[in-house]
Amino acid sequence: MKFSQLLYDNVQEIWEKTHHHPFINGLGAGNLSVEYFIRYMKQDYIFLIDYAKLFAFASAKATDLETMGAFAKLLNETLHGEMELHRQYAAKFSITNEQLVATRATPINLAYTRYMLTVAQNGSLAELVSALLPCMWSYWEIGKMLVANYPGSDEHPLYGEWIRMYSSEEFGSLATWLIDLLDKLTEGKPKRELQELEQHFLTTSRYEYMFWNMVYKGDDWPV
Ligand SMILES: Cc1ncc(CN)c(N)n1
Repeated sequence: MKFSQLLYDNVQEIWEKTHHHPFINGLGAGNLSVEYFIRYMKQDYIFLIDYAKLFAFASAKATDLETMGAFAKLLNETLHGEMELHRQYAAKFSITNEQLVATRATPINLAYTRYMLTVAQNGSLAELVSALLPCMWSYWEIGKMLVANYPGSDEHPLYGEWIRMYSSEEFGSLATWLIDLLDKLTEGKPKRELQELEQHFLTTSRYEYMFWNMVYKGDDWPV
């Protein structure tokens, strides 16, 4: 069995629960409160700043030019593709770029990004990829699930663009590239090392769920 399949099996329950979360269902049904979506978009924008840095770390840790370039491309895609989507949404709600970057991270957002940045700074490339893979892979699964289970959701006047981005072939091919890379990086690795990678993948899958739940509930600093 491929290592990525084992990772996928380990988190099935968490990802399934995510697919049934009211925030995700609201996106698919098109009846998600705009207030909740704005909250998500602002938190996600600052999340993506740190997420982009992970690709810079990965590029520096890569041992061949092709992998180095692929991570540099992902960094560029995040800054100018994914974050541009957020900037366009923000403009619709009259939120400026300055206001977007000035968003204060909630405890869960901060904990999630600090976790990944710590792994990025101190761990191997395989550790880094296993920590960040749920970000890409779980979003692609959500995008595909929404298109399959909510026909026409990708045409919704507000949420359609979000759904089109994350269900797209382009996004899927980036996720697939990362999955394949992790399978290559883990070939022949000892069990003890693989267990650490499993733990990273599980932890960030949990954080992904917590992020959706946080923006739905409006969890923030208590004081
Ligand atoms: C929290 C989160 N995780 C993942 C993604 C997809 N890059 C995202 N935009 N935001």
